[in-house]
Amino acid sequence: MEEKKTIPETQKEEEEEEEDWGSKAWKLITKVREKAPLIQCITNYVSMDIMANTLLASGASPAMLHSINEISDFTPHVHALCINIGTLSPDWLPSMKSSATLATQLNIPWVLDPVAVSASDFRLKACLQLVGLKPVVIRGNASEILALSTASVGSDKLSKINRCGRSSLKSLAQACGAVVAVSGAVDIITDGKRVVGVHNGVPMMQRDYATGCAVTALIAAFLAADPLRPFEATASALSIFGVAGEIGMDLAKGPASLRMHLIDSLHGLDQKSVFSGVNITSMP
Ligand SMILES: Nc1ncnc2c1ncn2[C@@H]1O[C@H](COP(=O)(O)OP(=O)(O)O)[C@@H](O)[C@H]1O
Ligand SMILES: Cc1ncsc1CCOP(=O)(O)O
Ligand SMILES: [Mg+2]
Repeated sequence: MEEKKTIPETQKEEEEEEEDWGSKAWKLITKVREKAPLIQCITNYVSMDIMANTLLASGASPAMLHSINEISDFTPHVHALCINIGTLSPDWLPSMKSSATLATQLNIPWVLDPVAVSASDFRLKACLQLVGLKPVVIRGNASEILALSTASVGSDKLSKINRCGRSSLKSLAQACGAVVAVSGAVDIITDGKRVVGVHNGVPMMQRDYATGCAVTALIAAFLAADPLRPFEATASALSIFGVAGEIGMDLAKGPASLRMHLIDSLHGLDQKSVFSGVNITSMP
């Protein structure tokens, strides 16, 4: 007869928590599909199409609306807001600030994508002003989050060996009062206390422009579904997007067809694929 092994309590709890992410993510995507939240995106010219299609495929309702003349009428009615500085210009910045200010005042969750934040002084200053307007989530790639960390927390305060490591990420999240997500082969998400890694997605997603922008918009949709749990919403959105990328990759021939199949997979995602695909682990 096989010997029965006993699992220590703490390990059991960790395993249960990790197992539970599949149902958390499924509940959130189901809620997005049921609620069809209205997501305002003030974004760049490159990402508008994939962002709108990603939102629509997830069940959300996208609105790419950025004129300063419309912000005060429109932003109060949205369920979440996504601000992306990819093709920032002086005439769009006031709209971003005005929309972010209104969202924060009205408790509408909003997410910031600091695209190429270190490309210019103008962009960095604008981004820091937007961070000051209290995004609920900041999602960028490693170089963008490192640049923000250095500018917000101060390079002297960051460990030289661990400049974009977990402790500096936690410091950034605490300094900004936001959930911070760094995307990559493994996405790292922290709320300043907890840290999780999302092990989904495929490397080909990096060969497509604006996949990062698209997943930031999906985070906004998940925030709309569960505004009180931004950490869970962010990790789940990144994981669901990654699972859609994995399924899409099985049918894709390259970056262009991956784009199409990822969106199709997101649209058709079922409970079985979510439960078996979501791979989120706690990190020390
Ligand atoms: N090497 C990789 N393996 C798996 N998924 C990846 C990889 N690189 C990026 N991704 C995924 O691609 C999406 C965009 O991330 P990233 O390329 O880091 O953003 P950005 O486009 O803003 O630079 C995220 O969902 C991320 O998880
Ligand atoms: C190429 C480019 N130029 C300005 S914004 C943009 C898209 C960036 O998209 P992502 O950050 O998702 O790769
Ligand atoms: Mg990006």
